[in-house]
Amino acid sequence: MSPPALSLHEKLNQLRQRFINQLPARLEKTTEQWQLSLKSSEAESRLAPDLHRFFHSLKGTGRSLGFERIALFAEQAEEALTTDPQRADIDTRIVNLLNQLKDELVYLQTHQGQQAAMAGLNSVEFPHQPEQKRSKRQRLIYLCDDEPEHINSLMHHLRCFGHEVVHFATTESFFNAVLTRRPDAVIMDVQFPHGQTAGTETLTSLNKLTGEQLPSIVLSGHGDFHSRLSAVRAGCDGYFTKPVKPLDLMLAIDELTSPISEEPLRILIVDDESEAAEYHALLLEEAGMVVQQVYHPNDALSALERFCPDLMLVDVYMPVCSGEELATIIRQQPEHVGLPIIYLSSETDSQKQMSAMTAGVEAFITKPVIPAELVSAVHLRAERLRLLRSLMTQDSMTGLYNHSTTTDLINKALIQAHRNGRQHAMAMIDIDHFKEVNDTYGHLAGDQVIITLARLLKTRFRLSDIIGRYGGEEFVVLLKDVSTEQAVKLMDNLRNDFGQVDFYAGEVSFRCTFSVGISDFPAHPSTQSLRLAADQALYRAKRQGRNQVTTSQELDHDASACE
Ligand SMILES: Nc1nc2c(ncn2[C@@H]2O[C@H](COP(=O)(O)OP(=O)(O)OP(=O)(O)O)[C@@H](O)[C@H]2O)c(=O)[nH]1
Repeated sequence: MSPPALSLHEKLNQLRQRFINQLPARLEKTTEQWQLSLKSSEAESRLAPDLHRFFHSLKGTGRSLGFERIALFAEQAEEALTTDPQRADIDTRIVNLLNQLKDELVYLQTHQGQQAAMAGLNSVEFPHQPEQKRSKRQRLIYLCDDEPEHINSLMHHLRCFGHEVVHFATTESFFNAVLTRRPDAVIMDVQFPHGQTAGTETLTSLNKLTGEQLPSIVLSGHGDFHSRLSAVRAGCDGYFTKPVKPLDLMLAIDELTSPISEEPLRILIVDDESEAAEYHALLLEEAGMVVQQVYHPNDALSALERFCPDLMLVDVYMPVCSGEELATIIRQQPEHVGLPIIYLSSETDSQKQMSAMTAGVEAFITKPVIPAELVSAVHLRAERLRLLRSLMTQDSMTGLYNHSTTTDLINKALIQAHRNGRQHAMAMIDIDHFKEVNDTYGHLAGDQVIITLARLLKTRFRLSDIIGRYGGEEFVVLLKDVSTEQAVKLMDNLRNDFGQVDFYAGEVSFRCTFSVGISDFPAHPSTQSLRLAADQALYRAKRQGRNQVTTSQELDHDASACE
């Protein structure tokens, strides 16, 4: 059994303990360094950057972790070294401060000292953890309705889009199900099971019982004021009059249950002081972000490549190179020009802050940070980058990757697949007789077909698969770690389901089909050759009558049979 997850306070306490445990050794080393510098005749050696940096980061991390007296002594030592290192009494001042730091450590080991330090930490307000974001695209939908024809059509469409649907015929079974497994949304007939507003009354009692509002959509045979009012009073999110167009209902369900952002924000922290990095990581992780820490500036570039962050937090004072130099190196690389960088430092001098900002960083946050402010500064800037990135990489109509991004992502995926000996399949999908759809039902109806297929692709395939709109009514999917046979099965199921979706142009309904060509990696080892082979297979599917899936393996097989 895995141990229970620690709370933020417990994790912070562990971190504080580690900080205190390793401090005696660091103080000892610093004392030795200072003794050595006393023996040296050169004044500059007393300004050794290591010594200065030690007191500087001790000040910042000490304050962040709630050790105010440690931060105070470190601050005084830093000041003494910075402002007047030539003073006659500098030696005794530094030795005194080092001794005071050691005494403070001894005090912190006592019960009284620990309680005093805890009081400092408890007074800090931490941001609340946001509601858990959904990682899956599949939703659990409860359907309470008793018109058999209506139920079948709705269940079919909901399942087509990859949702799990459970139908209920009685209030008791519905109540029990909600209490044991909470759904993502409820579709409720207003008269379920009997009575003019029985359905909305059921929802009201359930919400009272659980103390939480269930996302819900009400279906009604009529749009009379009384039943609409009962739905509003029950806190329902939507109201549809029958007959409901399943696609409209699908859109409402999507809107009701979609997460704002599917992927948590990714933040890279570069800080040579591991406790400081870990403290800031804890705060951001608590707010739902994914954080990676790097303790050496020279590892930052490779971490950028591997981790692809949405924002970078950089400590200003580091050995080897400063935060400012690191930001300049990163900005010189075209692929990272837009990456938001925030400096973190104990520097309070605004003049110095301004000069550090010249490398085009977004903001300067002073340690000790106010947790809620750090989270909101990071969140705001990282989300903005996400939005800009999505405008550049996504097709505006469908939200799928556009042509160039799809090609880039497939190129990268194939490089990895080569390295790891993995097997992928590419599917090229093209809607059949689409010109005719536009000509018969109008361009808007055609757009509806394209958007629906895009949503279907998104809900039916994994987040790790690459799904793009190659242009017009043509789509591509790179299905990772599947064989041709598996890809054919998946695509055939999708093709069957799509063929049963009812589209509407005004009151006229129609259906559409698509054809698919599949090629396989590593038999076709590059994006170009995969694409060509999938295209040829698609062409054959069209020639053979459309509404079918064909593979490049069939083509190869036929070609060798002809030889
Ligand atoms: N509504 C709509 N139509 C589009 C869009 N992009 C491309 N099209 C249309 O899609 C149609 C594609 O037609 P064709 O390439 O001739 O193929 P098809 O009619 O689908 O026939 P087959 O592929 O042979 O089954 C053209 O009429 C384009 O104008 C779009 O974003 N929205």
